[in-house]
Amino acid sequence: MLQLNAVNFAFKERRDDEVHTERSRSVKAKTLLNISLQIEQGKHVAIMGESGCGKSTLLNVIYGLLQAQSGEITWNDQELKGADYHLVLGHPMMKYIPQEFDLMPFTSVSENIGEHLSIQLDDRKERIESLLEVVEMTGMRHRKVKTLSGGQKQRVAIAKALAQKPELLLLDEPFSHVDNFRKNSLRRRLFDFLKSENISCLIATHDRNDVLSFTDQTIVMHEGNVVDHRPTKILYTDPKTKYVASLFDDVNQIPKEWFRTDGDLLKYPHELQISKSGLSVVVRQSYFKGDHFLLACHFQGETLWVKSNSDYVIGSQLFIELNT
Ligand SMILES: Nc1ncnc2c1ncn2[C@@H]1O[C@H](COP(=O)(O)OP(=O)(O)OP(=O)(O)O)[C@@H](O)[C@H]1O
Repeated sequence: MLQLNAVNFAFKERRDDEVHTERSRSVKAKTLLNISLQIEQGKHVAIMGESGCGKSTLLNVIYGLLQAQSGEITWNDQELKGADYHLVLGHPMMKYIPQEFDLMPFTSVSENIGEHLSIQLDDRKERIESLLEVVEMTGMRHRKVKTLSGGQKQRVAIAKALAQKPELLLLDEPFSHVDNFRKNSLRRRLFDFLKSENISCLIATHDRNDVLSFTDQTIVMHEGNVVDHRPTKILYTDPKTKYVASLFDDVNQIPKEWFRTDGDLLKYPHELQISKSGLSVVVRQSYFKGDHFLLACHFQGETLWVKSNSDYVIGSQLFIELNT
């Protein structure tokens, strides 16, 4: 089990390429604020949050690339000391695939995957082959890494990280370079593989498709804080704030008076429907989404996002009710 107790981290220096306001300065002064969390063996946990909220920094601190200023990180009750205590960064039971992955450009895909596997290992070849299958690169095993595309390199980096059977895998936007054509099957193969090997996984992502189908829990970060940490299905279906809901989809903030409900509501577009009665709205825009249309509707100066099976011309008047 991975455990963080009141971990704090602040960058000592600001990045030169950033424009700094008073607010961003004060946030920067404490990039990770009192982070406490637990991840059990074999669980897959997403870290979500707006850009700059501290997702990558948290992964870097857990992996030991950055030294927390205070707090404690343990793995199965053993303390994981940070960057200040290691000559070689990282921990043997953990692998990290950062956004900029680190591969040997002039050697083959197979050699990269097996880089840290002993030549004497009995099942070395089989292990490399099975990982080539996980990342769908069996046909490219002999290709030099420098000749690969960004997405292909990302897949090699994933296979390389898995080669030594880590107990914990840290992933930072792992499919950002992978094309949609392959992304879904790669996700399925990777997370199935991790479950079958009981490997815990912490994945920083902006993509709800990584989160909804493949993670047991989701951590939401905002300005260096963990603001929510619940089972993914519960967090998605019952978001506590607009910020959390917005990480998954467009969201409607509905005052209790509109549908005479007990309290104000947060509803995704599919939780509203076109009806014969209800709120009288005017269609301002219709966006084709493949299997449905997303309507931007106007009601009392607010925009309501509604999922619709049919397209409507701009200016159409409709009635909207809750899809219960
Ligand atoms: N090396 C650094 N030096 C100084 N500040 C940094 C450094 N790296 C990141 N930061 C700042 O720390 C904050 C958190 O950055 P981090 O990369 O963890 O965010 P993130 O949530 O992973 O963002 P994204 O989703 O865009 O990858 C940001 O304000 C960022 O500008």
